[in-house]
Amino acid sequence: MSSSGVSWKLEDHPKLPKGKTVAVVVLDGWGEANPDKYNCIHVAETPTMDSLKKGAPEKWRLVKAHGKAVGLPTEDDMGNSEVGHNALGAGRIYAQGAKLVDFALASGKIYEGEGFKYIKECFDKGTLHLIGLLSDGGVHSRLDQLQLLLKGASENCAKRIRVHILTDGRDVLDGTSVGFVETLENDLLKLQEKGVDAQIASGGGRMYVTMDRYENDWGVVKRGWDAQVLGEAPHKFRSAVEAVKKLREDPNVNDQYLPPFVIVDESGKPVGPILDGDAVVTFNFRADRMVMIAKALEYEDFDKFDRVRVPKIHYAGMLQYDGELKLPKHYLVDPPEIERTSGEYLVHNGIRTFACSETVKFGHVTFFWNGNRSGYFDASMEEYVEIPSDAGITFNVQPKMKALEIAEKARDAILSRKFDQVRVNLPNGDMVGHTGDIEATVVACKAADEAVKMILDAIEQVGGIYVVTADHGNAEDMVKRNKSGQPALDKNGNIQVLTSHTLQPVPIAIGGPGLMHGVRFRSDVPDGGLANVAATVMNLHAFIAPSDYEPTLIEVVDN
Ligand SMILES: O=C(O)[C@@H](CO)OP(=O)(O)O
Ligand SMILES: [Mn+2]
Ligand SMILES: [Mn+2]
Repeated sequence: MSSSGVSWKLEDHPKLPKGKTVAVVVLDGWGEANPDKYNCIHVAETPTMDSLKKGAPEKWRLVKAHGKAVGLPTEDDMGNSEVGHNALGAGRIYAQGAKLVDFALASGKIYEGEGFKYIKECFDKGTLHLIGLLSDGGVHSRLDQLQLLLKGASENCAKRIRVHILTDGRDVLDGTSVGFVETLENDLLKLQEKGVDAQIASGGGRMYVTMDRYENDWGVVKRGWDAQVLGEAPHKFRSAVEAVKKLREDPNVNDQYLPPFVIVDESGKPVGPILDGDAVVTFNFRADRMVMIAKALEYEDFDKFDRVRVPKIHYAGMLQYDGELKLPKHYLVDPPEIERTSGEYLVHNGIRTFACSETVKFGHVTFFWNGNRSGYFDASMEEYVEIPSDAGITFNVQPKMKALEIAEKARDAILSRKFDQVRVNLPNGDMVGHTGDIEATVVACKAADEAVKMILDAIEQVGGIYVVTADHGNAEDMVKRNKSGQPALDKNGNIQVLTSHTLQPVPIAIGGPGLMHGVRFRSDVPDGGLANVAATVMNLHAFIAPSDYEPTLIEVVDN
């Protein structure tokens, strides 16, 4: 037992040998779907992934990556990187933010918690500001949760409420922002009828305003700060519906990239800057794209951009977004307590780990993998390398992204023999898939496949083992479909491009010269999901996973 009371020592696997280098490759947004022209993985040349598939069923299979298998409320919830990497790294299924917030709202417990009491202290004299993603995507936030929170806050005596919206188009179809804003305005109108002064105060597209992640581009957060806090933006409108409709008329603008706007009153004054004495809640439950704004709202010492004016506020996150940084200090709902992750166990058992991706996915293979925890478990055993992503572009312009650079770093780490586990995330299928640019996504998938090849070649050279898998679907289906699986046409008879993730399962493949003869996928875990991968990887490092981990996907047969 260690001082934390956890017994970190893993039992040795009775059959598998120690000392093999294991490459763990996560293809972001790479699901398995029917081969048709909207399946960019099928259309792309992907000889490496195709050859791995030939190993089915013993060396290649599918695993679940959406819904309950990754701790989401329902089977209609698509997978995403946070829940996917959490499951991959933690080896167990945790009720995730979406579900925890649902519980807290349904039971009313959210209003009894410390976080809500803290913001409530401002309701008498100040304004309650709600900042977050406005859609029913369920990846970062959900409209129905915002609606319940608005109702609950007003019942708890919030007299003045301002909502700062971020339009989506990434977890939901592009163009749906208009409908979501109409719905919200309608709700706010009803609150106004009850005597609550409630309005939308500002807005902007999620990828251009506020929701950057992993410090890729602070300019994004600054644009949000200017609109939300200072009440300053290049575009001013009297209503948010008008704002979104008008700004979308520019052919270069979509929901994800809507420019920032503020709502002004008849005299041209912004209706809802954030002022001293106000309360602020960021209502997204998902962490990665809230950490930067949380820092801007909470940190006294802050030098990422000039905040100009720093209001004295009571700020709470929907959840605490970073357990290690305790950020933010106040939050409405306790986050899932993801402990004893595979990364922490393996480090305690002498496994030297290298992890790498480019900025936009760097936290996925580190922060999410380690249970929403930043930093190293043991800096002497781990090395995390971040390759700077291109900033300020949409990735259909550079669909190869940094796949090659990531693969080169992984290759060098493998060949150096300084690491037992070399883990990467290859972002292409996902990041380019989200742009809805089908041609570019095909290029992206090819680039990811080439990166996989480079890593497998290095594993070949050192006699190692590889595990290649993905965190959820995206690039394998780029069109909205009707119930029978055919492309759903809009009223003009056009297909609707799907920018979001999917409900598809993802592949997992094992192999390499170090994989002992007789190791194969078991046939008795047909419903296996991403959470079963951690025990599998522990086995490949010649350990048995803790008994509360989801079962391993592999067995060793004597032949
Ligand atoms: O970009 C993101 O924030 C999400 C989609 O909302 O994608 P991923 O889960 O793959 O990071
Ligand atoms: Mn992902
Ligand atoms: Mn994604």
